[in-house]
Amino acid sequence: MRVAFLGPHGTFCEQALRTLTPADLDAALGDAEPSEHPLSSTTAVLDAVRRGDADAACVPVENSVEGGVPATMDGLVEQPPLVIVREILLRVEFAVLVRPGTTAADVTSVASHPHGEAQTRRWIAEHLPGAEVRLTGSTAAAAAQVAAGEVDAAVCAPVAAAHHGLEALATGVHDSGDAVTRFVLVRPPGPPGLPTPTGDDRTSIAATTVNRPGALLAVLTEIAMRGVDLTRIESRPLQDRRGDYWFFLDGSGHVADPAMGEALAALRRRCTDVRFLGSYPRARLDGRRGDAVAVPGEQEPGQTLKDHTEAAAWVAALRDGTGA
Ligand SMILES: O=C(O)C(=O)C[C@]1(C(=O)O)C=C[C@@H](O)C=C1
Repeated sequence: MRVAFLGPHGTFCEQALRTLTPADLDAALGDAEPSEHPLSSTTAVLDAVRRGDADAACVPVENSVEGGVPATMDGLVEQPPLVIVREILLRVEFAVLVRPGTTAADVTSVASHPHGEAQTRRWIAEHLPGAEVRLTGSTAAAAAQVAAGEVDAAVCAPVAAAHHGLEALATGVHDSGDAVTRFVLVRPPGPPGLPTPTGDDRTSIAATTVNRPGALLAVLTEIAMRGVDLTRIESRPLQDRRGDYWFFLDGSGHVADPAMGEALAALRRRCTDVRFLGSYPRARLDGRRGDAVAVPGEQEPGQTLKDHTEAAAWVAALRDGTGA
């Protein structure tokens, strides 16, 4: 199995993929030792899977400082569908890499991925004032440009130094500590099926609604009334319908859970279009949950997984004539 990722070698995306154990990869892809394919953009990575040139892809989806990655979000709702089978949280800390012998005074240009630049903007202004900032397709692409002599410095992952023969002018570079980027592993729907529910899962959905007062509120109400904890909402414009939006919704739970299944069915009825983007185990960071947990004790009565399962079993029994 071939896994495409944002390259060249030395990106945070590659590091994220490498954090997965053979057991993780086997559970997500049905292959413990896939081969890796670095490609030059997130769009190229997702296209490779859709064309069948790769079997799966690892792409960045959001950063705790800079927010969503537009190319990934736009790419996820394209057709044919892809589903997320795993999420990965990776702490992001940058190094400023240069050709050996370069000093800060020699640096007149600095390159990085837009998200890398956004997370180190203040540092660059303070330590490399006057340097021209150039944006690249990935942080490792910036390192490759430094190696090729096209730019003086790259803001990238420290591991890119070894890949591109560079040295660090500075390490531990960031404007706000504790930045985390969330990556997802995607593949076409079909065998080997969805990841098995773990009891601590996340489901991603993209939905469009008619433009009517309360339309989005109705969508959120369908989710809220089933006790599903919404963990993210973000919108992106629909490129061919100006004024309409995709709403990207992440919620706690698996589509196999009755509450999430009911919420999805309701959205299917209410929305102009709904895309199921996947149900997958919630990632952990340093062994702990990497995002906010719903405030305990605030759940409406009758909304636990047990309540939903019992109610669904009761209706099933009514339907097959064994219950009353
Ligand atoms: O360019 C890389 O190294 C990536 O993996 C992409 C990416 C991103 O899209 O946010 C990943 C982590 C960092 O936040 C900076 C860039």
